[in-house]
Amino acid sequence: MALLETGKYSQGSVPGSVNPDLANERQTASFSVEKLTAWLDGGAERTRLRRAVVDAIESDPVFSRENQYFQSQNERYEAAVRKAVHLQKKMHEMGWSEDGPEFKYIYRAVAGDVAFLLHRIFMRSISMLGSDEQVAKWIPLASQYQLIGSYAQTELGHGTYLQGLETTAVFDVTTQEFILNTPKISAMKWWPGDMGRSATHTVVFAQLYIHGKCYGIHPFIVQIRSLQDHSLCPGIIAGDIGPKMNFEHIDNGYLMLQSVRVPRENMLNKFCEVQPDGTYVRRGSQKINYFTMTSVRISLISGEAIPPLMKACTIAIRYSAVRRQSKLKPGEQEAKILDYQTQQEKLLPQLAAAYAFHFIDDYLQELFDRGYREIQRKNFDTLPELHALSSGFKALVTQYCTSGVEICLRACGGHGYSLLSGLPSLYTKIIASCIYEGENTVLLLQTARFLIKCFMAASTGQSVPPSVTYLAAAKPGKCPAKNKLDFLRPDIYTEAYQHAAVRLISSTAAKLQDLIQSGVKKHDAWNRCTVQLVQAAKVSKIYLLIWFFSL
Ligand SMILES: CCCCCCC/C=C/C(=O)SCCNC(=O)CCNC(=O)[C@H](O)C(C)(C)COP(=O)(O)OP(=O)(O)OC[C@H]1O[C@@H](n2cnc3c(N)ncnc32)[C@H](O)[C@@H]1OP(=O)(O)O
Ligand SMILES: Cc1cc2nc3c(=O)[nH]c(=O)nc-3n(C[C@H](O)[C@H](O)[C@H](O)COP(=O)(O)OP(=O)(O)OC[C@H]3O[C@@H](n4cnc5c(N)ncnc54)[C@H](O)[C@@H]3O)c2cc1C
Repeated sequence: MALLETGKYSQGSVPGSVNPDLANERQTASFSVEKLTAWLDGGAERTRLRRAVVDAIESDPVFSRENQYFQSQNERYEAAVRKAVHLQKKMHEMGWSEDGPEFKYIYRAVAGDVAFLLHRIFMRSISMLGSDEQVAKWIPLASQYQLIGSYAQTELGHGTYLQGLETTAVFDVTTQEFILNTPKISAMKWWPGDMGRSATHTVVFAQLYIHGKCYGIHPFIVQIRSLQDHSLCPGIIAGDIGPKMNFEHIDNGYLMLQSVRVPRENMLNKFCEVQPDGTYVRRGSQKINYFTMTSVRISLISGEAIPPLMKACTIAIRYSAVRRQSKLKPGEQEAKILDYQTQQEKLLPQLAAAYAFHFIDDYLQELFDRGYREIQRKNFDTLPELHALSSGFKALVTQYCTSGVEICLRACGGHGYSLLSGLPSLYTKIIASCIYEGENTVLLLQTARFLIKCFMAASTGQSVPPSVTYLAAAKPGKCPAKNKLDFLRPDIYTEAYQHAAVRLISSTAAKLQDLIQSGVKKHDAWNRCTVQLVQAAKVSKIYLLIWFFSL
């Protein structure tokens, strides 16, 4: 299969020769491949940069993936550590930067192979939730890999319901410290990446207690391993959670804390602070401590969801151009499976989706950056909309891309099921993105919660955030299409999807109201509408996707 990907093999020919079927498909393209490539990259210069980065990485023997499918979990992890260390050296040699345009290409080229993925989220938590002093202290150490970070939020007993997290952090006013504890087995941190063997520090999310009063979930920097000999610090129990469906190269781990003391300065305090006398001060939204998740939900769309769909489409469509099977026309040679209508119906919608997601990604990142700048100015007005958009699109894109990779795998028959096709590992990796950083159903319900609120506001003439103004403008009336060909017109199909979104949201809001007015308790009414709410959230994001793509 790997040979097939390069187009150097066709059935019946000698492996390594140029594949005539693939060459033929390429020659008959109705558009300029170079022009489309430059357009997708954002210009010819970006194409040149991307190709230079990918060539530099793929020609480097340290990043070779040749034996990866024959390695044990331990060998995968150790190889990933070597690659992560080598990448730092290479970035320095090549003058590459994590803030430069090249990093997106570096990340996509190595993300599936290098260790310390969560180290970046550890740094992001500090950059977003830490004070200037905390950023000045911790970020240089982390940037130089003088410490390895992790992000410890999920517990054995709670992943979704953050208010239910049980790890505690009690402020000791006499020693100016927080005492962190894992009060019971269900409070054990479970899943954090890089925790099993690598991390020396972690951001622990714990319930803050001051003078016996609980102030909710807050982030604390905790050292868990020695910087001298990497042994576990006193009061720390940590290890690897064992085999998983993928991510063998990442040491997802567990963590228990037994009366671990950290200085008062270790609570990330850009927006929330405990003063020396125990006074609690909050500057901004109660949910700002969830902001790292909002940020990661946006970035994982382009880093973890879209690239696997792009790769799966490339493998499956190339394979379909060279795989001949069965006779389409009696008396002729076996047909390319790409010529079967059913094969096109499977693969071409996935390719179209990859294009659509590629373009919405920049829009989402721009929205996030704009909202983050406002939050840095202590204006939290955009936070609810950012949460709803990041939740909805993370769920929609990861869910669709996961389904799309699975369709591409199945479209390649038995060879698609071989690890050596590259498709199974794309699938087993991307499916995790439907779970981590917020399981998709839960996130879609968060989006739905925002949509219902905005719909009710719009219905009473109140202003609504920019991404939902269509709720105030459109009235669910007659669909604009006169015949099925109309649906090929961007203005018509965009209006049709807006129509669908408004109808679903308004009918769900009406069902909710009817249930409550009939005497059903609010939480029961909500639960009895959640299937419809999830649908409404999905369609609202599909509408925005189509609206943006048709611009
Ligand atoms: C670069 C990628 C590399 C890939 C590696 C993958 C690494 C993976 C890491 C992880 O998985 S880290 C752990 C991720 N965990 C989660 O995402 C947890 C999911 N759960 C939640 O986010 C929340 O618990 C919830 C589901 C949103 C529910 O919140 P809660 O239990 O507090 O109840 P609600 O009443 O629903 O919400 C209250 C209120 O708060 C608002 N809100 C919730 N989350 C946010 C947020 N992130 N930002 C802003 N606001 C938020 C919510 O809208 C409600 O507001 P109101 O409607 O009451 O105004
Ligand atoms: C590969 C991978 C890497 C991860 N890395 C990290 C990490 O680095 N750090 C970290 O802290 N965590 C990490 N996680 C944990 C991840 O964030 C959690 O698994 C996720 O938040 C889901 O929580 P849970 O597993 O407890 O599932 P639960 O919350 O128990 O959910 C199970 C099911 O119940 C449903 N459900 C739950 N609540 C509701 C509700 N209110 N309404 C409707 N349905 C509901 C969900 O939809 C889901 O189908 C990782 C997970 C994976 C798979």
